[in-house]
Amino acid sequence: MTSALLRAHPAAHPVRDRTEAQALPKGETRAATGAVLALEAVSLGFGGIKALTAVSLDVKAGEIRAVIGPNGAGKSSLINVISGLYQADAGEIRFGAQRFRAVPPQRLAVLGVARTFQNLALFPALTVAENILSGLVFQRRSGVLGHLLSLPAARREQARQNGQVRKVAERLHLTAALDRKVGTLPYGLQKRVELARALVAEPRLLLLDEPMAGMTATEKAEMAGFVRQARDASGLSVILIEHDIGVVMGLSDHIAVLDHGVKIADGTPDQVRRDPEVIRAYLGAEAA
Ligand SMILES: Nc1ncnc2c1ncn2[C@@H]1O[C@H](COP(=O)(O)OP(=O)(O)OP(=O)(O)O)[C@@H](O)[C@H]1O
Repeated sequence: MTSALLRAHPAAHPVRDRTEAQALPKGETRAATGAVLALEAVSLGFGGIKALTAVSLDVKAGEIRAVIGPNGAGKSSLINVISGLYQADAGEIRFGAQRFRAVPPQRLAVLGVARTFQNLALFPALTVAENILSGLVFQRRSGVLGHLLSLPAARREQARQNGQVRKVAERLHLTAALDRKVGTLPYGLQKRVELARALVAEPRLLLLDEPMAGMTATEKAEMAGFVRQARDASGLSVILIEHDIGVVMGLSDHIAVLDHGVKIADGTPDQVRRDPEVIRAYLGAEAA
């Protein structure tokens, strides 16, 4: 990644982490800027390890925001704090006007947040359709009994949800695979099923933890296209963690850079790749 950064822009124009809150008129809060998500000085430690140190970050509606950084920089920790898997030691996470220190994971769907995982988290023995449908489980109103007895309300709900599954499968070119068991699919297609499961509930914020890891160049380009298309179609916001710098530069509106748990830069792709501290962070990582 370093060489890609250096090749692109050897000149240096720093983009320091001036938190946008400082630029706001007096008395105005981040929530008032219309940010879908705002992190305020979030810190997280594991024993002596500081995974995140006072990280602030805004994600606006319709924005694709990448978080990059060398191995161990704190990227997954950040997503895990946002999605409630980890609890911040300090700071605040806001979804619109709702504030949390510890995000309740069971409320994520209600907050309009969906995620994919660094390592696939699908049900390999279930079909593609069933896996995608599992992304709607939190929207289910009819009880198990209603479904077992095939009551009219449960049947209507089932039909509506099947329609949602077919719609997202079509958008992600998965229609032909709907009845196949996920475990029998090539890896790149499984990653796409995971994206479909995250999108089926039409989230406002999508957290993508290395969605293109292990993919071929063609699969990455397709995946990037699907993410962009989803954003364009519904105006959802995306936080993207991805190691492929070419993908990140091409897909993101803004990029935050973490190094040893500290946000060292934040700006457009052009600004970030010219930042000397970013280049230093990657050179240091490579030299280590
Ligand atoms: N559950 C945990 N227990 C202990 N330490 C952890 C845990 N999760 C993360 N860490 C530590 O926190 C730091 C940040 O890790 P994290 O996985 O967030 O980095 P990352 O940027 O996602 O790395 P990578 O690119 O390698 O996935 C690392 O030092 C890591 O070892």
